[in-house]
Amino acid sequence: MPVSTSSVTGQLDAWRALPALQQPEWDDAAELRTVVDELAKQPPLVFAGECDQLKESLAAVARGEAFVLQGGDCAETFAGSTADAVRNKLKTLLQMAVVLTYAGRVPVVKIGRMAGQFAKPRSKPVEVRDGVELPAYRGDAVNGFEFTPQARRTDPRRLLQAYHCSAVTLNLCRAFTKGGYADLRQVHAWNQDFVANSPAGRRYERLAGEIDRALAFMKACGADPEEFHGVEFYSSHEALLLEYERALTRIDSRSGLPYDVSAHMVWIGERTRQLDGAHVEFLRHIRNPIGVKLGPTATAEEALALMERLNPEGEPGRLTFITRMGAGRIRDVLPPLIEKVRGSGSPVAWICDPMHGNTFEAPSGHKTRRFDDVLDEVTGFFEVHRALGTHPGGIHIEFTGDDVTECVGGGHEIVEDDLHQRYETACDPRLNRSQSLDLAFMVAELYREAQ
Ligand SMILES: O=C[C@H](O)[C@H](O)COP(=O)(O)O
Ligand SMILES: C=C(OP(=O)(O)O)C(=O)O
Repeated sequence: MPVSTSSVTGQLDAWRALPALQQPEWDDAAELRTVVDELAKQPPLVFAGECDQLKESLAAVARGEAFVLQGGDCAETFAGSTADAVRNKLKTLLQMAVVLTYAGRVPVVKIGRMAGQFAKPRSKPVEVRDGVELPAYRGDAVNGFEFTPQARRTDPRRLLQAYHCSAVTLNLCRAFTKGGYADLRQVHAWNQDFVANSPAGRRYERLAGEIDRALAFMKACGADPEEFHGVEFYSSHEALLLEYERALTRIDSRSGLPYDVSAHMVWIGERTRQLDGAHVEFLRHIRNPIGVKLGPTATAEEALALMERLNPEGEPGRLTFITRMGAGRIRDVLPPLIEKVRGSGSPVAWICDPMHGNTFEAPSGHKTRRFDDVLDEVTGFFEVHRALGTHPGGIHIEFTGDDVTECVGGGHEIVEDDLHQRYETACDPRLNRSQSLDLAFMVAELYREAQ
């Protein structure tokens, strides 16, 4: 029976009656209403059909027939929504994807933490520096990074700017991935460059050489499929600010169903995944593919309850669990979750976020992560899946295409004393370009071992 418009609207607004954690206290409620009304009139950033296409690809991941590479900044910034920054990120993502595709022998689903990752949940609502206390920075969609009372004021008009920066970024991504920049041979040439010209890359000469020979063979055969010249790219972000996500939810004219058109995929964070909370309630009514972060305290019962709530019909590709246990915990904590979830028979894709469980503060005060911990968590993720006979479905990372110094270690070693040199993140530390490529080659080797 078709669902009436008023009952869909009622469902989409039901979250308003529930506790919504991590929402900014907007200074100006009237202004917020004006902005939300304006957002509701804006064109969609993505189309429902594209979300369905991603859902199909994620269904393949859950079946063990594809692998996800999801990544981008911890916190995108308005100032960082430039052609250069977006291109560098995409370039790195594409380079990683080629290596993973070759090693895994399965399609790699490419999803950016891009074009919408402008809001951050925080551990504390305030930040104190030299005895001065100000509201915490919650992402450019909410307030400014600068440590001044003016910048830290919550400003609803920033939601509109987040929408426009998302549109600009997504437009660049669409152009770069369809307009020749993503040509497979070109991307491979960048990888050859990394292997030949960086000490970190030299260890991967063999794998790069194999890819080179595979491409030469295809060329000699005259094979030049369309897929070599462009890639499918999808956007994603944490659906944190419910007013923003609600304002960008539209009814798909084909099916009459609601889609959050702010991104192809949205996820619920570790801090907002309460079963009876507003985020779960809102996301259960939109038809996009959705993710849920699961940290080290998540229980198998919670995972099952989330599945029941968010995907009661067991729709393939609808639900992805993004685990972020920490390198020291993953081997103990993940197996019971996977076993119970598998036992339920409902399809789920498993992705490993090896960043968020491995953050620590360096003596200099910089938040950082060790490359070795990141790699160890991914290794543990593969080990657990191999032992259980399930599919390690992908990785979710915070990275940038620039040569920042935010995480320590990697082939081109960064030590704690280097962190101050280019520490540019607006929130958590990201892998730089070389560390990201390093990780891709290492994960490729893990993938091969797992097969
Ligand atoms: O990206 C994740 C969170 O927003 C981040 O880890 C919170 O950081 P905080 O502990 O500094 O608030
Ligand atoms: C906040 C994030 O992660 P988590 O919810 O896993 O802490 C994030 O991915 O930006």
